[in-house]
Amino acid sequence: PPCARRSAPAAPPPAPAPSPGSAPPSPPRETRWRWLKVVFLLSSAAVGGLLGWSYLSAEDGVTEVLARHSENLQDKFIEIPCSEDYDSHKRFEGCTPRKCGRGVTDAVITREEASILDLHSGALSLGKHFVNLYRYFGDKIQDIFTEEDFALYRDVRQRIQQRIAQAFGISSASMYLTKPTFFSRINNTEAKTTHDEYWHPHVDKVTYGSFDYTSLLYLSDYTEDFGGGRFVFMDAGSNKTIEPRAGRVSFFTSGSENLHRVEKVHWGTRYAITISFTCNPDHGIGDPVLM
Ligand SMILES: O=C(O)CCC(=O)C(=O)O
Ligand SMILES: [Fe+2]
Repeated sequence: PPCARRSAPAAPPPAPAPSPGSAPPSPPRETRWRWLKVVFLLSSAAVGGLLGWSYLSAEDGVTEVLARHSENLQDKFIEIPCSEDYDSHKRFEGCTPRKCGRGVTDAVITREEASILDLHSGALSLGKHFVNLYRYFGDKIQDIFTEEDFALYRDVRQRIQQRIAQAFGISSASMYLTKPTFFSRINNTEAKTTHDEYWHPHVDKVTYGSFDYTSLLYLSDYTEDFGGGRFVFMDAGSNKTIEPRAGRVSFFTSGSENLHRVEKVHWGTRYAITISFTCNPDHGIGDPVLM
């Protein structure tokens, strides 16, 4: 008939009776069942894997990512109530935290600046994870760092200090750089001293005493340069992670409102600089200088 639809599916031709010696035209029942079994097993494995993975990631509480390594964060700040840790120390009004919290920014230090500083931390290899520039290099420090490097370090430190002052509503001039301020290099070799055991939960003010504001400048990228090694704020009932990214600055008040740890690094090398500030001028230190 002229109106017959051309696209009408053709009826399957009647299956020819299998003749001996010729291949069967459609898979026998057996084969189809085998395929169904394979599909079933694969999907059960996938579901099982997903369940296991979600169990493992929920193992230490609900985890929220504050900063992903793949994103370029302008500014992020989260205010949290201050702990009482500051009450047991001498107060410096206009500096000692009254407003507490944590912030992350990729807009203060460029990746290029981070990579210049990273070159130097690469030179700091002696099987120690935390490196004190002065103690480590002594007079040799001039062979490794140029005056421009120190100028860059000072500039970076100053910009971070200003960002912290702005975030917490204090004057940048009331804060002082304090010890320890250090390069850290973390890989998966064994810790040699308890000082190297970066993965323990801790409070910086308790661990380091003079800290009021802690900042971390990351020099390498999570998942590109190393695996594991995320920074974790351990809040009651939930963890908040920061994924390191070259040039990323994370900063927070150093009291127990910001209990934290660093995940173990599984592969690669993680470089960071810890730059810490105190409100107590007696605990202040100068910027590194070339003499
Ligand atoms: O490297 C980090 O992300 C944090 C290190 C740390 O917690 C510290 O230096 O106190
Ligand atoms: Fe810390």
